[in-house]
Amino acid sequence: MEKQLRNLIKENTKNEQYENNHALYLGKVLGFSRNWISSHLNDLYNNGSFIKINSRPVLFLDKEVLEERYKKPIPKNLYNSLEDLNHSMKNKEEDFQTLIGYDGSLRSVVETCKASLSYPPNGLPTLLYGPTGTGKSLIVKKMYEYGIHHHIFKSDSQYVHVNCSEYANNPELLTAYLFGYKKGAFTGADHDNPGLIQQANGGVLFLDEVHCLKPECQEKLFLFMDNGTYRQIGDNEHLYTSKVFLAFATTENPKDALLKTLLRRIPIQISIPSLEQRGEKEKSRLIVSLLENESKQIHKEIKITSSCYHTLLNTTYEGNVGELKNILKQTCMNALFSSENKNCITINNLHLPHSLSITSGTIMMVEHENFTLEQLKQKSANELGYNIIKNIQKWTLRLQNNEILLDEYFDKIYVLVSQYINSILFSDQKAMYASNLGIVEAIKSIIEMVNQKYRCNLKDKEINAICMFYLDYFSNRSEASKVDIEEYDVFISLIKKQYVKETQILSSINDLVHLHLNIKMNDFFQSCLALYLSRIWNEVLQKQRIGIIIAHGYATASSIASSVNKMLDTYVFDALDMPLDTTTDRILDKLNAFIKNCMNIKDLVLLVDMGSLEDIYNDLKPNDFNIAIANNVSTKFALYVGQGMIQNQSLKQIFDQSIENINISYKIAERKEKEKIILCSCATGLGTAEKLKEILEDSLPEKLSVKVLTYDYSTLVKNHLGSEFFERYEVLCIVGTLNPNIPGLQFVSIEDLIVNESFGFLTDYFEGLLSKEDMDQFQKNLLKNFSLTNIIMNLTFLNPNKLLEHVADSIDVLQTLLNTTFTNNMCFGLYVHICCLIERLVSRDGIDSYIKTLDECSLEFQDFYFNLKSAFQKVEKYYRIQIPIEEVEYIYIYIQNMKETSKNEDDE
Ligand SMILES: Nc1ncnc2c1ncn2[C@@H]1O[C@H](COP(=O)(O)OP(=O)(O)OP(=O)(O)O)[C@@H](O)[C@H]1O
Repeated sequence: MEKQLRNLIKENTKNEQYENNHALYLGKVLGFSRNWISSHLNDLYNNGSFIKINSRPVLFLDKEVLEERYKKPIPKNLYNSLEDLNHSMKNKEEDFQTLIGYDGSLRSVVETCKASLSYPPNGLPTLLYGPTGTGKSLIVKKMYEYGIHHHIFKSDSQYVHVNCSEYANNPELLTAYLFGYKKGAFTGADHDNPGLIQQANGGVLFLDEVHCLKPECQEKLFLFMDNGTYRQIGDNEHLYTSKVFLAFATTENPKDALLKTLLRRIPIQISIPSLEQRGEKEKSRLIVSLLENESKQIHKEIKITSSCYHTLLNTTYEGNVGELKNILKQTCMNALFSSENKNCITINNLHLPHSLSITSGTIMMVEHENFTLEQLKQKSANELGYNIIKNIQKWTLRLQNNEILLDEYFDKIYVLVSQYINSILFSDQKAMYASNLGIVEAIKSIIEMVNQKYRCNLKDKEINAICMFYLDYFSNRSEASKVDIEEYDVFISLIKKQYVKETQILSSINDLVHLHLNIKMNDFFQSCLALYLSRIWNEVLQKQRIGIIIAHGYATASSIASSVNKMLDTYVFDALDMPLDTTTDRILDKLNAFIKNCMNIKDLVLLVDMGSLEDIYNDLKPNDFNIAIANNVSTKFALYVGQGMIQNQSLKQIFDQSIENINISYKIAERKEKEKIILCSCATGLGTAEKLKEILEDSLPEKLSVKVLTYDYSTLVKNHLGSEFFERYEVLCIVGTLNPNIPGLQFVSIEDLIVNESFGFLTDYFEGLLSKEDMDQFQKNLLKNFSLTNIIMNLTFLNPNKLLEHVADSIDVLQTLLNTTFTNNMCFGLYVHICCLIERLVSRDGIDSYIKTLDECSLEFQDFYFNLKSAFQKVEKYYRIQIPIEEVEYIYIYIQNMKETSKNEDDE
């Protein structure tokens, strides 16, 4: 019962039989009780489905139907009368609707104007710029009317239009008129004048030709724009306030014509397109609409010859709409003057002003015909769109009567649709694009996205077509956008059945466009477009080959696919990743869903990694295409397959070649053990190092596979281990006379070996490798070979006994001077070190960069230095050497360290 009630209300609302929608009548028609009807009507009103008109009797209207009719939401659910509803819906609508192009090239202009007006608290200052006669003043007037109807301005507020060019020679006067003045403020000011800014309080102040406003006046104006206050001329005491919506217009480029400071304060700057930029359709609509106005003025019907119409259409009007309007007025006047018909005038080329040249094209090509304005309207509004609507109905009827076959039916409609699309593509695309750039970009990116997702291979032309289709639909210009869909349900369902993929893809585009731009194309439009695209796609998709990589792991398949696509610079493979916990059934579902979304598949190439996946193809749903499946996918294999796919090789060829190319080879690179060595490197030169090497070799047990090698000390200091030599060996430690300080490498000084008999770490190292006997023998060898005299004898070329005697004496003196006693260990260490040092200095080998001065050193060290120098006076003299500061410092630090160590040992 409720459904019947709803349907009846809907039907009556559609047919504008509002007066039937009251409880008594509805009850009678449906045979239900009036009370039941009343209560249900009120329920449906309360839940927002119906609009209630509180007239007598109370009426109920279907909200959805009304919104469809007015093409906008109905703001309230309750109205006092039908007039009230009509008034509230119409007035607001009509403000801008009288602007020709309000739903086309001026659409975004109108939207911006509305938004700028509504911006709280007083709207935003708005500048319109564009060539003369493009309708700037008209638009501002419409803004004011819109403001009144939408209660942005009070109903008694004023629209004040000031043409600044009229005051170009008297800027002071304009300033005075704008801001007002006091009596006597200047010659001629014989009364107080509140000024135009005050007059426009609560309404609109429109400064036309604002580029004629002198800079002083612009400055005064922006002070008012900043604070809302100003002073009248001749009154420095009071500050006046006024709340006005400021509109500006100029034919100049605003950047050149206005002060930057003023321009900065006008946030909304709107460019108004010239008549030529608006395209032919809009020009034609303007001609018709302006002629309609003339017809009302002269109270006569107006007809126009086809040739005259085409001349008007093909003329370029420098003065834009304004000029066209004047020309039409003049033409009508001429026709009226020469017409004898009481009720109708027919305008022809002879009535045109002389300034208009009749183009040869219009004379030759167009058949002579008189159009009524109504005919012209249909012609200009959307000739082809109109054709589609009429013809689809005609062809559908013929199809239903079996007069034509389905293929023929689609062919016929395709021709109409493609003509229509070509007309929108090639006619006024520029103007439509220019004024709807944001929407165009958004629609394009949505199409691109869907294009990629479904691999439709849409080319620019197709993308443009869809885009323009939307714009045409969205701008409401097309007759096709106004059709009653239900009348076309046969056509729509036939297309849906025949062109499943196209409809599906267009639905995806439609959903996204609706989501992001709130434009929803109706099913009729979508079906026309689906038919159009089906023909183009057939060409593009003839050889569609789909490659899919399926592999276990979270991103294995995707990463192979993306590497291969990148390498081939073409989108060849899609990927289905299969986390380890995914079942084969799940993957199969995914694969089937994917395939369903692809169009016109010829070959499906599946590369899988292993196992049960290989059998997948048995369960693939649509099997009207070839399937090739290969296992053990790898990047290299996928690359070969992808290459073959691009080169359009046959499936067999692709796989034969890829398998041949993929032949697996292997190589085992075994890890090489580095040979272990002990490195001898002496600051005293390679000779010393060689001697040291011999002593060490003599000490090491034969069984051990540790080599002793020598290395140049200065190279070691300079390059550390950075040479090929060290790539071959693992250095266990460096043994020498002076620490080369190689990070991470153990250094064992000779004195350490003698004094501490410290081959500790070496013996530790060899522990597991040697038997106990061998180990004992090794220790003994060390003791024997690393005795002081043996070492000194082996290390220096100087007479060891003499050298030792000299050094021992000097160290004794040093102890006395320092008033201290060195332990035996310290003494041995010093003997070895200083003997080697002396040899180094004598042979001028080793460290050669002595640069320190004594002033840089601590007083304590300076003290030590003098003591050491005095203790070694004899030695220096005997061997004719000078012990440099750095060497003294080394000895100093050595002694300090040794003292520290022995102190710690004592403490322990
Ligand atoms: N889109 C339009 N629809 C209907 N009439 C229009 C339209 N644009 C302009 N006109 C008409 O054209 C004439 C010129 O328009 P208008 O004076 O508003 O242009 P303008 O840009 O302000 O010119 P100017 O810069 O020379 O002042 C007016 O009579 C106006 O009604």
